[in-house]
Amino acid sequence: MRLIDVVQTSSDVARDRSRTRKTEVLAGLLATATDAELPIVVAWLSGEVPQGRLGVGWRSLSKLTSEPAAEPSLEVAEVDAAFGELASASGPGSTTRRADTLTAVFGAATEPEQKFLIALCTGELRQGALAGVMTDAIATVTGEPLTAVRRAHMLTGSLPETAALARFGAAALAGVGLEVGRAVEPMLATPADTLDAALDLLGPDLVVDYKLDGARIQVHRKGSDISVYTRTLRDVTSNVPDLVEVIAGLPCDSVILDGETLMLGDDGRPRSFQDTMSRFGSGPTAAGEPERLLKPFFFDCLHLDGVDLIDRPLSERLAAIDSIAPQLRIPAVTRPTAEEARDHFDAAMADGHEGVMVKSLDGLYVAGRRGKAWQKVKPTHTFDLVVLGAEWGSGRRTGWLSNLHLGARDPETGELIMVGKTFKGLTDEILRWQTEEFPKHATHEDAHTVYLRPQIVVEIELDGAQRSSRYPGGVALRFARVVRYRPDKTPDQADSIEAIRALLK
Ligand SMILES: Nc1ncnc2c1ncn2[C@@H]1O[C@H](COP(=O)(O)OP(=O)(O)OP(=O)(O)O)[C@@H](O)[C@H]1O
Repeated sequence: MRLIDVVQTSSDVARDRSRTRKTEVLAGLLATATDAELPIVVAWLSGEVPQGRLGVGWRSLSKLTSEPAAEPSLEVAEVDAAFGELASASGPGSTTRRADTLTAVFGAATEPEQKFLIALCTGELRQGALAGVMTDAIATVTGEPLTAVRRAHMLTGSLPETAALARFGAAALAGVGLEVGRAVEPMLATPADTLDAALDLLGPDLVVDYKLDGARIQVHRKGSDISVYTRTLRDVTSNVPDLVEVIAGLPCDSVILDGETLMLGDDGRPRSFQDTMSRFGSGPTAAGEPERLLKPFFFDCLHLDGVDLIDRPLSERLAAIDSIAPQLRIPAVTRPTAEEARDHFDAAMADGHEGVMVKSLDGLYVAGRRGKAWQKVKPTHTFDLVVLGAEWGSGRRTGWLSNLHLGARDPETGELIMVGKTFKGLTDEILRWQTEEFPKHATHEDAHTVYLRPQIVVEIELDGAQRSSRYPGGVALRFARVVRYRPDKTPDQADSIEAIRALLK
């Protein structure tokens, strides 16, 4: 397969607004890929390279001065081999070797091919939004059922691997199991309007957990091998030795636990979400900073000592936690009366948490999709939206990037539709951060506004929505204010325009 065919498909998919058309276009290309090309092409079209990191940034790319080739000639396999060299080059002379490899590939690329390769190398092509369309396309082109393809994707966390398995057929897809050490897409919840509504929907065999205001963690342990992943499946093990130590002390041989982690202040109340997230980025706590220690709380167990539990009911999965770490269970009440559930909710709020999660004890662990078995109950409704741009402030905010342009996800196409603006809720610290961070994500700017690639998710509180002829989705936010940034979320996990439209009713 030629690189130009991938480039053409990538731009067709980006341009087409219909999900069906996008799927057809992708499937059309995948059908012509050989077994070896398939995972590579799936990776590229999802904005990833199979090698993981190439260590090629804007700096090295901007030094390339090669004239584009007039005619396309590059083959997919050839470019993949060059990426392999870039990823593995190390030691003396590697800088020159890397530069030579880059120059050779870019020199042979036409202008659209060069643009595509730059976007791929810098991560600009990465768009989680495409994952749904890509699983559809893999199912279409291999003739395997969509549910089997999705399950394999959830368990492998990898679209290229899923594609390769699907090509081998049903047995290969079904043969994928949990693997301790390989992160699984986390299970998600559906928002409930009220606690009573959630209890009515799931009762009486349910558990009510605190919804802790921390960050999601998935912990894997096999013997003394321990890994800790975030909500987006980033491996942060080396930054959290405090968590690793707790896991190492558990009386078991192998386990996968799902939970939440946070820092607690002296008063036992949670410190801010930003504080917790900063630990994932900033590395191990220095000794003598006990207030920056992360505490884990677990609410699910996917595997224990050789037994996979994802297809077992929650009651059994909780029993598994209790058998090895009852002291680390998230505060919970099992089969409560309505009054006990209400008391638990009030206690969660009084302790400084977000609300509660109401879960069916019969529910299986269904990852990656928002299911009915987990209902989240919070006193205020918030939405996760994507920052599409920001306007330069005036008056006291002159020189700061302030008023945010907010987008909601179109579930059909994965694209983002602008639904409103806000400059409320922005502290000086956030303004400073925005002004420093946003230009790194900019696509272009005019006199008033810096426009961004859709990469940054922000949690917004609203009073409601109203019909609007000014905004492209026909709906606009009312009294939106910023709660916080959500570095643990990717744009494909943002709320949909349907969720905003539902507020009109
Ligand atoms: N007891 C709990 N059970 C499950 N998830 C919990 C619990 N306590 C806190 N959480 C957090 O809540 C999230 C589940 O809610 P949801 O599926 O709506 O994800 P979310 O969109 O990240 O939610 P939110 O924005 O409300 O944190 C989990 O990802 C986890 O980080």
